[in-house]
Amino acid sequence: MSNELLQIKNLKTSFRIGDEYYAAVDDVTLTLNKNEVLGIVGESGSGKSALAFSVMRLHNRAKIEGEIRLNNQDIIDMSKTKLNKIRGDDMAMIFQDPLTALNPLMPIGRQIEETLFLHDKKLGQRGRRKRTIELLDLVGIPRPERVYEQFPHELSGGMRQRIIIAIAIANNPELLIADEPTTALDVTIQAQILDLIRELKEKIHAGIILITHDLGVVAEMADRVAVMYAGQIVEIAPVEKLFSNPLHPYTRSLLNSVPAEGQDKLHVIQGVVPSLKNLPREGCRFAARIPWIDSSVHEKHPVLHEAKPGHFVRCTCYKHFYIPEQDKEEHRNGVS
Ligand SMILES: Nc1ncnc2c1ncn2[C@@H]1O[C@H](COP(=O)(O)OP(=O)(O)OP(=O)(O)O)[C@@H](O)[C@H]1O
Repeated sequence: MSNELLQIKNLKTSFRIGDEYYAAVDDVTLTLNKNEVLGIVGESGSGKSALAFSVMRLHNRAKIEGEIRLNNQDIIDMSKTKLNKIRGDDMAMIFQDPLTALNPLMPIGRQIEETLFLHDKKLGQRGRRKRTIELLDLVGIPRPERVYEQFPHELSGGMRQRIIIAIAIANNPELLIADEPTTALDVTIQAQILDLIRELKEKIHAGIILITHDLGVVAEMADRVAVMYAGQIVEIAPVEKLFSNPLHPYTRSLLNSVPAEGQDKLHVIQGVVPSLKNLPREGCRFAARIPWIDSSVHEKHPVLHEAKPGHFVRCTCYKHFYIPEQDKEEHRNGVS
């Protein structure tokens, strides 16, 4: 039996700006295995959330092309009714901001019970309450009976995020997508929530996509990592390979404290991901940010190559990447 839970092939998600569609996710192909944590990293605007929302089919007006299959079921052409059933049942998402994701006027217990009811009509009221208390307990809520009666505003940010996680895992989804699950929280609470997600992986055996800016989080949590730049995956590899031997210039700039082989100075690459309308669509999308690299070393139509077993990188420019002497000098002088 295949271990693959999610298959994404040549995914293109485009948004309409004026009269034209612009792809925020452009030709993304990846798989997620059962019980695997795939980290997705990249700067703001690289398309991470657009990718996650495509998998959940949460975009209102985007054009989605390509293939997304969850347990071999086609998500892109799925009817709304079927989608509503598998969202929550088979796949669920933990959002960035726990306050906006909860109903401020409904007690916590009822919010969890509603999710249970939507997906299992046979479970009676008593069963739902019992399961809700179990879930609150599972996500580390102290005195769950009390919290069951409380409203979101009565809880701290960390506790609210635990409630969101309880709702997401209520029906034992096989796929859990966590989109910057700790961004809105302070550092100590962040660590607790990440510990919780890690524990849950063992307990519920879900495949998890973890979207984050934070490479430290990925290093700790992920089995594999996909690095996104300008709507595309530029590198994907098992976590230890990505950190010990990053290939793509963008990955190396993200990790910027990791010098390339044979180089002993650190480097910070300047600039930002261009806006959606202004994304480069031809050739290597990262070329403009490494202008000192000879343009002839970029592929005309870069694709992901398997550089080492299980380690894929887009565009062969990584073979020619180096850090200019002048930048090393600047770094030495404390200018970045
Ligand atoms: N509904 C939309 N309509 C138009 N453009 C959009 C829409 N949603 C996202 N975009 C654009 O698509 C690009 C990718 O956005 P996305 O939110 O996926 O990036 P991200 O990597 O998740 O960033 P962040 O880390 O800030 O959440 C950005 O340029 C963004 O402005």
